[in-house]
Amino acid sequence: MDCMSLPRLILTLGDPAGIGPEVVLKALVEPELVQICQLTVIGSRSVLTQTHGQLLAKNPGLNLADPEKINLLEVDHPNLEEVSVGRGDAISGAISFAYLNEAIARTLAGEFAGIVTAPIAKSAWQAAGHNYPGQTEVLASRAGVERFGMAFVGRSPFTGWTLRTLLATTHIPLKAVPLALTPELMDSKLDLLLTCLAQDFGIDKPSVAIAGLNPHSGEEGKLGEEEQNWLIPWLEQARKKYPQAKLIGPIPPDTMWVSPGKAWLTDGQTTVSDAYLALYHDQGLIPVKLLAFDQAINTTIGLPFVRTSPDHGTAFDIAGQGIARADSMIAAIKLAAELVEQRSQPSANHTN
Ligand SMILES: NC(=O)c1ccc[n+]([C@@H]2O[C@H](COP(=O)([O-])OP(=O)(O)OC[C@H]3O[C@@H](n4cnc5c(N)ncnc54)[C@H](O)[C@@H]3O)[C@@H](O)[C@H]2O)c1
Ligand SMILES: N[C@H](C(=O)O)[C@H](O)COP(=O)(O)O
Repeated sequence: MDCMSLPRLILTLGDPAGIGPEVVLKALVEPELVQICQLTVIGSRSVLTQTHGQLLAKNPGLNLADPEKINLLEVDHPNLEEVSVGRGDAISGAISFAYLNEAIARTLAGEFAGIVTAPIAKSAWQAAGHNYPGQTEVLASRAGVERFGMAFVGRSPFTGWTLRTLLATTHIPLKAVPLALTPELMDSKLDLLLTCLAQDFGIDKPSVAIAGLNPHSGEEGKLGEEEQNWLIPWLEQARKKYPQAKLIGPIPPDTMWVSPGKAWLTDGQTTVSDAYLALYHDQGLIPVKLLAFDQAINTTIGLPFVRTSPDHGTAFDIAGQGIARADSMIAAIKLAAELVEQRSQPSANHTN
């Protein structure tokens, strides 16, 4: 394929005090990337140069991209020199917010088909006065969409099986979860998930496993009432509304992850679903990160453009040491390129 027709992606550096610049420098030496996308980094060359020097001083021989040769859109910031590696604060938060902001503006203007984001720290954003719970919510707000979802996708390096998990609720306190969960919200998330499975993965007739909220899915109302009060009735309606999908649930939230765990780790016989709908952040992300921390990709669904991100955070505890793994960042770039390609083609049936 002519390289000018490859998907155009923009890659943010994330929080300059975290491992974002390091995983970007490590990812950019992955030879396959130039064959699948046209990548532009957005951030500060001085951050990349400083990270490059610091990492090589500690780890001579580390394979890193040359900061001077990286295709970069410079975002200037007056406080760049005050960034302290390993400490996220108002300065690093303001800078990472500026990177994302510019990436979104250029993508909405049509310069790029997708955004890949390195991690930011929500607390640093708050310190800088940007009161968003995460990048997902900024992307949705700037794109003007009310219906969006946080989905995690990972392909097992052991079996090749793909785990897809959508979170019904995301960055809210645990005590707010039961109040936020409603049949309307579930309708919206399921609809988004089915659209994503068809559009992005070519799965038109998916099976979807849906978790319960309470231990043992409420044990017939003895351990919680949400399942009986609305989740089971909603599922019955959803089965009529989406006859093309096999909707399984509500599944007790602990055992829901046994089959995906087996499918991830061994090729043995197990019945799995095309996607898993978890009701809250850690119900979905504990199994995802336990199984797939270095492989999983966070993707925002429902946006008018592709967005992916590694599944890890800023890891301030290891920033500047040279030990951060770039596998999830590489996977995020590859998935973004695949999704851009997939969305430009007619849907095809897909076998997981
Ligand atoms: N997409 C994102 O922007 C994103 C995602 C998750 C967390 N965060 C943010 O990151 C900050 C830190 O979050 P956290 O500590 O819960 O999670 P984290 O993922 O940053 O770190 C968890 C643990 O995993 C290790 N780790 C993380 N990434 C690694 C990598 N690539 N290679 C090797 N080890 C790695 C860290 O050293 C740490 O021990 C928080 O502010 C959180 O909100 C951002
Ligand atoms: N909830 C995600 C996770 O735990 O990996 C992550 O924090 C998402 O962050 P963004 O919305 O900033 O991508």
